[in-house]
Amino acid sequence: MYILDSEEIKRTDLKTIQTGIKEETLMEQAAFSIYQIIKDLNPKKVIAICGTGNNGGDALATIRLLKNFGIKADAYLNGTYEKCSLGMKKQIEIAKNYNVNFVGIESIGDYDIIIDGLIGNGLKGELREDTKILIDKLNNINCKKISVDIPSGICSDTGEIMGDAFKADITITFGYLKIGHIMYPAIDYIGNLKLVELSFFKERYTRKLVNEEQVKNFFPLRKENSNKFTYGKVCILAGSVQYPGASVLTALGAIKSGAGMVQLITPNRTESIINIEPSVIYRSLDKDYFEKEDLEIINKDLKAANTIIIGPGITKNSIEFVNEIIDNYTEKKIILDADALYAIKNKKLRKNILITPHPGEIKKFTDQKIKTVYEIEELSKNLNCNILYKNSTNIITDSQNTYFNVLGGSFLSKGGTGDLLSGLIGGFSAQGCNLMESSIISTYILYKTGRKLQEEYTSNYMTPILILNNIYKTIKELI
Ligand SMILES: NC(=O)C1=CN([C@@H]2O[C@H](COP(=O)(O)OP(=O)(O)OC[C@H]3O[C@@H](n4cnc5c(N)ncnc54)[C@H](OP(=O)(O)O)[C@@H]3O)[C@@H](O)[C@H]2O)[C@@H](O)CC1
Ligand SMILES: [K+]
Repeated sequence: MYILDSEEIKRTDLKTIQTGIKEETLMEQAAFSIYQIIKDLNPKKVIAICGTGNNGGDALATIRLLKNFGIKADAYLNGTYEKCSLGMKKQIEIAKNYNVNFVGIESIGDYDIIIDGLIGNGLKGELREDTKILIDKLNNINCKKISVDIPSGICSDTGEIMGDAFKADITITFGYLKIGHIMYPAIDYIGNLKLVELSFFKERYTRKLVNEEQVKNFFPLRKENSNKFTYGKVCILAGSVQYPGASVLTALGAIKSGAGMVQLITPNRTESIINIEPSVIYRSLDKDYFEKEDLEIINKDLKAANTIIIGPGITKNSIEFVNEIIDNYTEKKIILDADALYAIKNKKLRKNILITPHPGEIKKFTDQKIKTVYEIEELSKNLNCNILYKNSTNIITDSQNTYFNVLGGSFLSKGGTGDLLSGLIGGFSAQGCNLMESSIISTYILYKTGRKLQEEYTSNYMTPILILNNIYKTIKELI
């Protein structure tokens, strides 16, 4: 499923109109879908709060349909006729022919459903003060609230709240989801999100939502006629005296994803991995942290792998070591996680490298303010690598194509989940997936499993091991 931004939706609108489908046809389709959803709520009395743009037009056309089908429905126009868009002006004319009543501001509390048609895709900058006051007033009315397209006050491109926003129970959007629908803080304002189709001209876009269908397409299937070499080798460089557990989780993630061989090399002693999972090839360097000169000792191990994971639990002491790995193993797929990210400051990377920062880790390697999908795509372009940005909504990008994973939740907010994730990614990469595909599959499996477990165990009780022990259930649904 494609995710569009405000410019792309405007282009789609224009393209559709150029094919011969009129703007008012699209508006009528939008309104009819909203009408059907509202009718099923058995409303007594509905009001649309209409702005002067086409978002107001959708809302007003809905009111006219409700009234025409026998439901009490009025409108409030926040502005003057002269200020209205052409589409909205047409709707006002039609509404008059259907005797739609335009009420004053004093009446807006008398309804059991409010339709928010104030501002949609056309929001520009921060809300004006008078609009903020109106939205605050609407939010304080106790009734069911429905937003047309996107709650007024939310930026379609980022999901930011531009001063204040209408708090909807249901948001009905058209044709495609927009970035603002799937990002926090907007998600807290959107309520139940409903996507309805319009006669939009369909095209390809660069941003997509991660869903089961997508993951099935990328998932590496296993052949009966195969051996351990068929599924690749991951070499994991992780852990330190300070963080001995991280490396265990990464190794377990890699092995349980299906990699043919998993080697774990730690500076410290973490022999316990052998008791937990004896199939992991384990090597300790018997020291506190990795150093540059260790490369000579482990060179053969690294050469034998097709994917290297470096970072979980390594601490800042190993920056030089990480740099050497990046510079010397250019033909390997490399996943740079956790403290390995300190090494990439001012570095140009490669297309076969993935970095996996969460918001707090961005400052390990750049002073730039990174928040929006555009900034993350730009970062990916500048660094010349793949990025998995681990926020509440995950963003996975190679700068050309971007995927959003919205399955995350508070069940992930625990130390160790990231270590497990990097192991899964490395494991799928070893099996032949590219780093984008590996990130998409791994985040999907991890989050979907956690989400299902949460219902039984609660988010408090969740641990990376509990999720890991259940990922097979999600994998079974994919193969
Ligand atoms: N795209 C499509 O294919 C289709 C689109 N459709 C619909 O059209 C919608 C887009 O319509 P649009 O472009 O006319 O803009 P829209 O969202 O009504 O916003 C304009 C209003 O916002 C106001 N406003 C803006 N900034 C503000 C601020 N900072 N603070 C305060 N106010 C601010 C602005 O006021 P102004 O600044 O002009 O005074 C004006 O009143 C889209 O969301 C969907 O619902 C459907 O019909 C189906 C097909
Ligand atoms: K709206």
